[in-house]
Amino acid sequence: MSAHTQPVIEVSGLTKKYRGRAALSGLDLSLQPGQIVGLMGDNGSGKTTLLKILAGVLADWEGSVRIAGHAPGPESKALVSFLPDASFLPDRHRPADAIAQYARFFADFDEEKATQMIDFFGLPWDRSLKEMSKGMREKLQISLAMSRQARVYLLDEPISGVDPASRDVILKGILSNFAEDALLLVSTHLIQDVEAIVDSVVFLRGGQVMLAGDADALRTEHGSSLDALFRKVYAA
Ligand SMILES: Nc1ncnc2c1ncn2[C@@H]1O[C@H](COP(=O)(O)OP(=O)(O)OP(=O)(O)O)[C@@H](O)[C@H]1O
Repeated sequence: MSAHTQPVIEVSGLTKKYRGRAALSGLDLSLQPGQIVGLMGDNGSGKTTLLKILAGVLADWEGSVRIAGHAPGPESKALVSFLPDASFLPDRHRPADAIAQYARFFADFDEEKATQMIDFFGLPWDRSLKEMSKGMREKLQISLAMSRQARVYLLDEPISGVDPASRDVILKGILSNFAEDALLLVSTHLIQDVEAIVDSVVFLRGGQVMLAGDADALRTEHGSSLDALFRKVYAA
C-alpha cells in the first residue's frame, strides 16, 4: 500500500443519537483502499449504525463523513455496495428476478459475475427467496452485493446465518470477487471466522473506536490472535 494513497473513507467527530441516546459518540476513522477491514464490536457498539451512515441510508447525524471525497448522498451511493443485515429483496423473487432488479438499480452491476457466484454457491435457480433457507438468502445477497464494481463494499454480518463449512465458501466467494483497489468493510462478531482474510481491524465500543490497526501488527504487538485480543479488550 502506498503511503500517498488517499483514504477512501474519512470520518471525524461522527455522532449519531437515537431519541437523545448516542449510538456513535464523536467517532474518528480513516480507511485506505485496497484492503479488507473487519469491523468488530460487542452488541450495541454501533457497527450497524456506522455502516448505515457510510451507506447513505441513515440521516440526522453530526460530524464529517467522506466516501472518496463525497458526503453521503447519490454520488457516494453510486460507489458503495451495501449489504444490510436484514433481507431487502422481495420474498417472491427468484435469483434471476433479483439479478434483474440489481441490474436496473445499479449501473456498475455485473450480471454475469452474479450468475457465476450464484452457481459457485450452488443456489437453486427455481426457488424464490421465501422458499430458501436463511443461509441461502445470505449467499444470494452476497452474490448480488459483490457483483457491483464498487469502490467500497459494506457487509453487515454477512455470515451470521450460515453453517461453519458455508462460511468458508462464502469468504472464498467474497475474496475471489474483490477488486484489489477496493475497500471491503465487514462487520461481525465471529472474529475467528474472518481472522484469516482481514488486513486490518476496527474495534468499536460504546460508539467509539477503541482499537484499530493492521491485523499482523496487532497480532505481533499483543502476541495473540485477533480473536484472543478481542476477548481480552472486551472483557476489560
Ligand atoms: N432504530 C433505532 N432506534 C433506537 N435506537 C437504536 C436504533 N438502532 C440502533 N439503536 C441503538 O444504537 C446502539 C447501536 O446499535 P447498532 O445496531 O449500531 O449496534 P451493533 O454494534 O450493530 O450491534 P449488534 O452487534 O448487536 O448488531 C444500540 O444502543 C441500539 O440500541
